[in-house]
Amino acid sequence: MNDRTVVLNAKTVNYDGKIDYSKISSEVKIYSETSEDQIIERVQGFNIVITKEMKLDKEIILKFPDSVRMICEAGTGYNNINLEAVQEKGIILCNVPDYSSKRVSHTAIMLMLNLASSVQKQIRMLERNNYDNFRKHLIVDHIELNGKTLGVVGYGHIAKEIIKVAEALGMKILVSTRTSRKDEGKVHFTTTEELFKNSDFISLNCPLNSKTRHMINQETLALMKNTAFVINTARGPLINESDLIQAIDSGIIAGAGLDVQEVEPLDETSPLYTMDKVIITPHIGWKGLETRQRLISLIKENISAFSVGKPINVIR
Ligand SMILES: NC(=O)C1=CN([C@@H]2O[C@H](COP(=O)(O)OP(=O)(O)OC[C@H]3O[C@@H](n4cnc5c(N)ncnc54)[C@H](O)[C@@H]3O)[C@@H](O)[C@H]2O)C=CC1
Ligand SMILES: O=C(O)C(=O)CO
Repeated sequence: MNDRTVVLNAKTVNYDGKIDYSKISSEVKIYSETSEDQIIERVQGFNIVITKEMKLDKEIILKFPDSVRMICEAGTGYNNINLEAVQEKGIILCNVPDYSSKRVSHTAIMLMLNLASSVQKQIRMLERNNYDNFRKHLIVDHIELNGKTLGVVGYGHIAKEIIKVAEALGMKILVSTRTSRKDEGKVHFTTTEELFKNSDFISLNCPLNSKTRHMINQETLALMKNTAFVINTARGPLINESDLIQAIDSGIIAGAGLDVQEVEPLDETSPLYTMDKVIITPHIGWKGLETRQRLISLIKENISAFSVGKPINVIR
């Protein structure tokens, strides 16, 4: 069995000590954290490398010893890993699809409901004022979601979960994805440009790659309604953050809900922290306990499949 496994940054998943990596394969070495200059030394002699959101660039992967036959990204997005180098080394790269789709969809819907009811603004007003003032002077926007249009970029696992809830809320659904498709039920497929023009909420649910990086920028923001909100639970660099901040500040769009940011953790000087029409969460979409337990059992399935010569969830 070629399943000698090293986990390089277990703490990213097991930050609360409730997650057990020890049974994912017959032999596992677990490191809580690994710095960039420790990677090569730590993967020596192992067949399988487990990482989460760690940058594995071309230079590092090309230095991997020949013992390493598989890298498993402990998550869905794998934009942190250089695909060219993986291919050049003949290493199998797999990910974990669909372990967190429901949990991430809850986060996207939470951000949308929160923005629709100005919850963040109300909490801030409560913090700043006593309750009497709060009651007397509170004027915040409350919009109804029924009848509004949700535009979803991407039509994968998470997008479909978000759409189920949005439909139950009475929203109209537009979707743009890589390939053109026929409408499915009430889901209307369109171009990204039309989606940006016609949506009240825009939810990003596609991978980050060279085609999608900065898909939200000054130009595309200008297409949107001035009442539109952008929700990003996918990857921060899908949005040019300074263009977004400017667009919200100048009323080009209404606001944003961002579970992911261009650079994580978000710099403490970022204006996003204090904007009333922006809600930020620190990439918590996937962080439920049940979600993380499911992640570990799916990693175990990836390893078992690989060790009997039938790898699953293969990216490259
Ligand atoms: N916030 C969080 O904690 C989490 C974030 N994610 C992120 O969410 C992303 C989506 O996850 P899933 O729905 O599970 O992935 P998925 O692979 O099931 O779906 C991705 C969808 O995006 C579409 N797509 C690809 N390129 C596109 C483009 N240029 N324009 C429009 N659509 C495009 C694909 O055709 C597919 O429909 C992941 O790549 C990951 O980056 C995933 C899990 C947790
Ligand atoms: O699984 C993913 O892609 C996430 O973003 C969580 O790490």
